[in-house]
This record gives sequence, C-alpha cells and structure tokens, in this order.
Amino acid sequence: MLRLLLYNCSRGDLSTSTSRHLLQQLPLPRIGGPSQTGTSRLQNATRLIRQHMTTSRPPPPPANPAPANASRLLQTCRALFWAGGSLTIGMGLRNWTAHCEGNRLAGYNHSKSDAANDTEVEQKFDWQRLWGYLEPHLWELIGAVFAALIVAYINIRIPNMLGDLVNMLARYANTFVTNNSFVKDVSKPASNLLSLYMLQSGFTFMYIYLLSRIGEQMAAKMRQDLFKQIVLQDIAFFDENRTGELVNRLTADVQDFKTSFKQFVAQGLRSTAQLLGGSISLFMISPHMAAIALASVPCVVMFMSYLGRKLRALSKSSQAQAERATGVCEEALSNIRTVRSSACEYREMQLFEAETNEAARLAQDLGYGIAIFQGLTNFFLNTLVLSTLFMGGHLMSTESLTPGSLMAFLVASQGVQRSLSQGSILLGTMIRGMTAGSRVFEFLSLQPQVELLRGYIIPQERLHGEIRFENVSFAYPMRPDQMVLKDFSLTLRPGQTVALVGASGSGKSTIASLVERFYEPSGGNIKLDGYKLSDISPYWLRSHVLGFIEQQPVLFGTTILENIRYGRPDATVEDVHDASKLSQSHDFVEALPEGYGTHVGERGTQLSGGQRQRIAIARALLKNPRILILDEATSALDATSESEVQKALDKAVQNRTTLVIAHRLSTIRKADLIVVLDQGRIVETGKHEELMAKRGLYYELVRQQERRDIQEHVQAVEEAAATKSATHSSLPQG
Ligand SMILES: Nc1ncnc2c1ncn2[C@@H]1O[C@H](COP(=O)(O)OP(=O)(O)OP(=O)(O)O)[C@@H](O)[C@H]1O
Repeated sequence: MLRLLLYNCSRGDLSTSTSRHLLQQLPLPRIGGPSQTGTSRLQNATRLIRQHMTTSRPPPPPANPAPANASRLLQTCRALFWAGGSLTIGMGLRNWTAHCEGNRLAGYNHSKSDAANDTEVEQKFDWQRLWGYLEPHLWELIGAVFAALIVAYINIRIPNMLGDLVNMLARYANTFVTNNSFVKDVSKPASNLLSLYMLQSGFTFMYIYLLSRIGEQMAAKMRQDLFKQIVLQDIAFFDENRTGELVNRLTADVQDFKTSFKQFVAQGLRSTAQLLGGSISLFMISPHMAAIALASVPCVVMFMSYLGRKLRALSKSSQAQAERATGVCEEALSNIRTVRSSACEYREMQLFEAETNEAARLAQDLGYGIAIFQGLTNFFLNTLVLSTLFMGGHLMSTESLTPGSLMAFLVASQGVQRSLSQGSILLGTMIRGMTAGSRVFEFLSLQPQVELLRGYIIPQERLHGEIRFENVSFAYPMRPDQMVLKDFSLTLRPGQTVALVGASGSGKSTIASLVERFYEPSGGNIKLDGYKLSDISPYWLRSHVLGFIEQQPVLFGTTILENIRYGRPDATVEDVHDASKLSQSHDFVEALPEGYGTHVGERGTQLSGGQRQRIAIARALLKNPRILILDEATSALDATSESEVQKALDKAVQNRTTLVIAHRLSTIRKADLIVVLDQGRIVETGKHEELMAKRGLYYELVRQQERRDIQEHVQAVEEAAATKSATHSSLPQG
C-alpha cells in the first residue's frame, strides 16, 4: 500500500480516489492543507510515507514469502487496481467532458448540424480537396504518424517493463538486502524504463509539434482561400448569406476543422495502436484475466455509449441555448445606437437575462447528467475491476501470477480502457471535423457567375463614357418572380447628367447596381461605348471607369488618407489632396489636429454624415472616373451639410457621365435629363421645366416633396419654439 502511494507520488498524482482512500487509512498526519501547493503536498506525502515505512517496517519474512504473502499481495493488487480503475474512469470522463465543452463551443457554429446532417456531410465531404491541403505537408505528416505510432508502441512496452521493475522491488520488500545490490539490481529495469520514458516524451513532442505545424499551415491556407473565394463571389451571394455566417466559416469552422484534424490523427492513431497492442499484451501477460477483462468491455462500452448519447443530446440543446444568448448580446451591442435611441437598454438586459438563465439551466442539467454518468461509470467499472481482481488474486495465490505481472496487466488494461473510452470521442471529433470541413469546402468550390478579371478593357483613348440600356429586364436572384425592371431602355450620353426619380421601390438603385455589374440583367443588354457590359472586365470597369457614391458611404477604420486612397492605392499624397479639394473636404480635414492622419473610427463613426459623404466623394474622384453614379448622395444630410456636399458634387460631375438617383428633387433641377420611373418602367423623360409643364408623375412627385418640406419646416419651427418656451419657464421668475 505504501509502495503504491510512493508510486503515485512519483507520478505526481495524489488525486486518485485510491490515493485519497489509502492516505485516509494510514496513520499519517494530514498531508497538506487546502492552501498547500501540489508540489509541496507531494514532497510532504513522500517524506511522511517514507518515515512511516522506516518506523513500521514489517518483520523479516519467512523463507518462502510468496504464498504467505498472498493476502498482502492481494491487498496491494486491489489498491493498484483501484488506482488503475479510477485513473481510467477519470481520464475517460475528463475526455468526455472536454468533448462536451468542445461541442458547446462548436455549437455556436453548428447549431444546424444534427445526426442526419452529419451523415449527409460525411457523404459530401470532399476528400480530394482535403488531400490538396495535406499534400504539401506529406513528409511532415508521415513524420507525425511515424512518431505517434512509436509512442503507441512504447506505451504498449511500458507495462511489461514496469512489471519487471515491480517484481524486482517486490523481492526487496520481502527480504533484507544491502543497498548496494538493490541499486545494482534495480538500475537495469529502471534505466530501461527511463530510456523508454525519454523516447516516449521525445516522440510525443515530435508528433504534437509536427501536427500542430501541419494544422496551423493548413488552417491559414484554408482561411486565405476561403476569404478569397468569398470576396470574389457575386453580390447575390451576399444577399443570400449572412455576414455573421460567413465570418463564422472563416474563423470557427476552420478552427474546428484544424482541432479535429489534429486530435483525430494524433489520438486516433495512438488509440488504435494501443488498443490492439494493449489487448495482445493482456493476453500475453495472463490469458485468463484478459479474457475476463475483455469480456466485460462490450458491456462497459454499451453502457457508456447509451449514457453518452443522452448527454450529447443534452449538450446540443445547451449549446443551442448558449448560442441564442450570444445572439441577443451580439445584436444589442452591434446596434447599440439604435438600442440607446429607442431607450431599450433595460428590455435588452431582460432579454439577455432570460436567455442566459435558460442557458444556465440547461448547462446545469448537463452537469447533473455528467455527475450521474461519472458516479455510475465509476461504480460499474470498479465492479468489473473488482471481479478481475479476485481472479488475479486467485491466480497469485496459486503462484500462477507474479505481482509484477499483475502490475503490468493493470497498466496495460488502463491503456486499453483509455483507448476504448477515446473511441466514441474520436468518432465525435471526426464527425465534427468533417462537418466543419465540408462547410468550409462548400464555399471553396463555389464559382462566381461573373469572373472579376475576365473581359475586355477599352483603351483609354476610345473610352467616352456612354451608357446604353437596351430593353433591359431584371429580377433579383433571391426573388426571381418579381420583375424589378421591365423593358428598360435609356441612353446616357458622354458628359451628360441623367437623374432617375420615382417612388420608393420603383427600381432606381437597381439600375445603378446593374451598371456596376453587381447583378446581370435577366434580359436585354447594357452597353458601354457600344461594348456589351457583360463582355467587359468587371474589375477594370469598377477600378477605372466607374465612381460610385453610395447613399450612406462606409469608411474603413483607418486614417482619412487611407480611406481616400482606397479608391486608388498607388495615388500620391498630392493626388489625395487634389481629390479632397475637389470634394470640399480638404479644409475640414486640415483643421483636424491630425489632419489626413486622423483615424475615423469603426465604419467612420468619428466623422459627421456630411464629412463621411465628402470623404467618399474624394475616394470616388481619386480614380478620375469617366462615369459617376450618385445614389442619393445627399439624402441623409442636413441643409448645411447638403449644400457643402452639393457644391462638391457640382464640381465632381463636370466632364463626366453622371447617373444621379435622387429623392430630393431640388438637387436634380439642373440635370440634362430626368427619367421618371414607375414600377420598373420609364413613364416620363425630359428636363425639369418640360416635366413640370407636363403635370404628370414628376410634377406630382415635386408637389409631394414640397408639401413634405413645408411640413418638416413647420415641425422644426414648432419644436424650436417649444424648446425655447421650456427653457424660459425653467428660469427663475422676476
Ligand atoms: N437585393 C435585393 N434582393 C431582392 N429584392 C431587392 C433587392 N434590392 C431591392 N430589391 C427590391 O427591388 C425593388 C426595387 O428596389 P430599388 O432599391 O431599386 O428601389 P429604389 O427605387 O431605389 O427605392 P428607394 O428610393 O426606396 O431606395 C424593390 O421592390 C426592392 O424590394
């Protein structure tokens, strides 16, 4: 018993139930308080046990100690077996719990994946693509596999060597021998064991390091490929897939795939080799005991997988709930301005509280399940161990088994049980990895309808900037039944400013999107200087011909200089300043303490709407585009900002073909041509005066706008008066 404790101390493990149980049985002072560190507890324990061994050394043994010592050996064996059983169960549980935790994290990404999905995924898994990622690391992989197999082999050899050492130690436990011969006798098996331990640690380092290298490099390459593939997709792809989902695939799915891959290769190889080798060792050590132990294995496996299945289901619902709670938090934080302005902070808190409470309840249920699992598994396995122990004891009493062989048997059986307990976890790891992998591969194999670099480039001298729509019809891919444009024909002559007006939803922005080739028309043609737009390189079109200023331009979280330069990365600082002057932003930028080096904050939140708009105009102008598209560029601005931006735009549109999509009809009075749309069709065209004289839809829209402007003005005056009187009444009277 004391030797077992010493053995556990030497392994740095006093936490097994056996060790605790033995320590309680010994007449030793309490080893370490709760505050004592692991190392000092171990040192303390070792010292006390040694002391106890010297003070309570047993009397000299009889001549033939083995049969007489059978009961003592039985006791030792029981203790050893308890240690083995507890260790195995502890490890199995630890692995299982880690697996549950892994699932919990994975659940953020795989809430949709269920068993049926997994099978589907298995069928769809693109092995060829996986091989494409593995091939560059083939030698490293072979090295890792080789090292993992050697570790497995060493793990199989260790029990026998340990058995030899224990046999040797047992001899010295029962006879009085001088120290010299002890060292001499023990040094050979001990040094053999030490060499194995060293080899094992070296090869463990090797395979973990190699697998980690392969995994990290593969994951980086997968991320790069996936990002590239996503960025190159058609805009319709982004209509269909949520940004969060895409980011998840890039981050969590790749991470999950990498982790599963590493785990599967490392543990899968080791477990399989250990299971086979360990089982053979068991039979070689004691066929009788091996038969009993292995006969009980199916029961253990069935029992564990039954409970495991139940717990996995519980774990999945717990993950899904945790994901919902995260969703509430994410949504509230990313829309904090809306939450704040709607005074919904407390509502969001309540919502989050309810979701997290539910998540905690489910996680507690899971903990309850794990506790039952642990308790029952402990009991079950220990009962099985006990019956094997009796068999071992019986064999020892008839001298058919030595203590060393029993020790070897116990350690080997631990290895086998550990490998078995990892089997189901490995299966889960494999499914999780394949699910994540196929989610990544799914996007990797997507081909965009419009290839970015393919198509003509019109030589600069022949580029005039004429846009012609010829009987264009269009429906968005997500809503193929709703025709947004019907038989739309229009020509924008070089240098002309054409304004599109119409009620909300009439198709104005859609026309701009078609010119940008964000979508392809369902029917008809769009031509640039007589060339079909579909034959022109979209990359060249957007980088050299078109300048697009959106309704609510988005800036990147970097400096003003870099934001403007985004339009043309090779532009000089002087070019940036020129574009900035043209867009009426140079003065306000220079007035900022850090000038063009000012950081604009996430999505440009540290600038006003008008300033953002002018920076966006500078960005578009830096390309010196032949065609400019302004999508309600001043609609979100107040009167002062609008006039600033309008000044910038008036300068910007000079000598360019311009397509203006405007709601504020006052801004397009000077347009060369106004096109009035109604439900995707052109209903009127002409100049402002002509259309007003016609008294048609345009006239109606202008009148509506005027009425709206008057209402807004009256409302503003009333609000100002109310604020003034409130301030006045709150002042002290007299
Ligand atoms: N990405 C999309 N997927 C599916 N349908 C869309 C998409 N974008 C717009 N639509 C639909 O197409 C129609 C035309 O939209 P569009 O944005 O072109 O109108 P608009 O005239 O610019 O409107 P507004 O003045 O309100 O911006 C609308 O019915 C709209 O719901």
